[in-house]
Amino acid sequence: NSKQRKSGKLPPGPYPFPIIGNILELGQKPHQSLAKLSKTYGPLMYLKIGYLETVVVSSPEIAKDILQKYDQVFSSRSVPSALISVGHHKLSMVWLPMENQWRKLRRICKEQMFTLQKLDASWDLRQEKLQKLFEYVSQCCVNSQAVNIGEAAFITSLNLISATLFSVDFAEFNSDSSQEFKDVVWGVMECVGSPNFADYFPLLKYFDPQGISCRTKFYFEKIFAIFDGIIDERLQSRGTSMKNDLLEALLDLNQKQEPEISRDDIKHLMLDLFVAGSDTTSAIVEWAMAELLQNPKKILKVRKELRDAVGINGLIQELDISRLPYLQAVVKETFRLHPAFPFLVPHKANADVEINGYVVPKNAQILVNVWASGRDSDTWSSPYSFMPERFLDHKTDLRGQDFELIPFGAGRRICLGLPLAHRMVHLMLATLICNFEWKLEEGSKREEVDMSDKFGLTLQKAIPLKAFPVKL
Ligand code: HEM
Repeated sequence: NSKQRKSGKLPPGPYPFPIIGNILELGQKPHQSLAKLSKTYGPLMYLKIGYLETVVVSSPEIAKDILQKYDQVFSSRSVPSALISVGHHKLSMVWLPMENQWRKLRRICKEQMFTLQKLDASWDLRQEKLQKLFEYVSQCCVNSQAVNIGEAAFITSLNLISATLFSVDFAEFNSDSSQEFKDVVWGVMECVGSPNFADYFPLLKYFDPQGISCRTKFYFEKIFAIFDGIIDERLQSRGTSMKNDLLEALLDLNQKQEPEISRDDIKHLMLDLFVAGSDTTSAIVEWAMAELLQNPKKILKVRKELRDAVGINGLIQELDISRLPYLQAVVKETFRLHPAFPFLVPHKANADVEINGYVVPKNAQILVNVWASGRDSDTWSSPYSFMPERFLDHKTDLRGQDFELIPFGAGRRICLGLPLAHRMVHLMLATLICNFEWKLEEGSKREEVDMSDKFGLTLQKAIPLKAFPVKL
């Protein structure tokens, strides 16, 4: 069904219905439906979702063209209308086009938070949060209580990020008072992740038929009120004590005679970091544990490696990660099968570009289906099996160099939080595995762990994983 345009032939794709285009083809799990369609139409596919021109990429070779060879053209974003309605696209590093403001925010954030030195310097803040996770799981052992792994990992992720950002804990295990912040972050994620008709039919954005823009406004106001409170408090206490966190560094830049960053920039940046960093990290931890609970030999292998490296009851340090090849392989294998963002964060074409003999049209949204390439039998042997061993021999890297495995994206828009995420995922898994054995609920067989997923802003387990820890 390739159509001809003035600038060339569009990539092949299913025939679009008038007005609705191919919207019906997407279903509840677009990553899976589009992976299936790409078997028919190829790794570069064109669809119309309502009026939104969409190009789906499902092979490492074409992903490399999009994210590396032509990344200048494809590094803008297709912004959800809910975020436009609250003006987030004008200030947010995640959604700004690749222009000066985006460069500035990315540079500041990288320099102030994600360099090796900065991350090493803030390690003690994170260590404390891992200790809390350890204590919570130990308490569940004593009470013979099941742990909701995704929930525990989400609380820990929120706290790891809030510690690095503001030296504050936002969420507590077993506490209702911390529910509000969690709910607000979930609320924002739900608004951004829900399919919104206003994105596909431009006229509808004036009517907000699903109320998504209205809910987004509500959650943005709530979260910004929380951030305002934290910023005001910090401004007051700055004279007497200095903190070693991102907020302190950003306020230094804000208080200069010619401020490098505004208070609004700071609030939108904080929001981006929470939304981009919390749910993604906890989802991977939950998927990894779900895979390992079905593979007792593999979880034993991880535990042995950990205990050989850090000793019984030793708390793992960030520097230990490089000495844990099997744990690293488990994390890579989890990213291959369960990428947190199955389409990355949608990119957008700034101009017509010819790829593989087809034209990718200007303004099309680009979905790089990393979920599909992770399960492609042309690239991976036994693609549906969880086999961390495959990563022990060849050194596939997660950092955007090896296009068959790019859960963090690649090129200029690669995940800015990758160095922190990498540490967080390994450390949380190590904390859960090193000192605890895990049992499923009475009567559940390990091969019956439900592995179905739920599409949203991130790819979550449809049924949360609950398991009983036993202290070793
Ligand atoms: C397992 C955890 C994570 C995964 C899988 C992940 C994945 C991604 C992906 C796929 C992108 C989009 C790349 C693209 O557009 O091609 C992204 C962007 C981003 N991520 Fe992450 N991320 C994770 C954790 C984090 C953390 C912990 C932070 C910070 C606290 C973070 C901050 C960001 C930011 C700021 C961007 C936007 C970059 C830009 O548009 O310039 N991420 N992430």
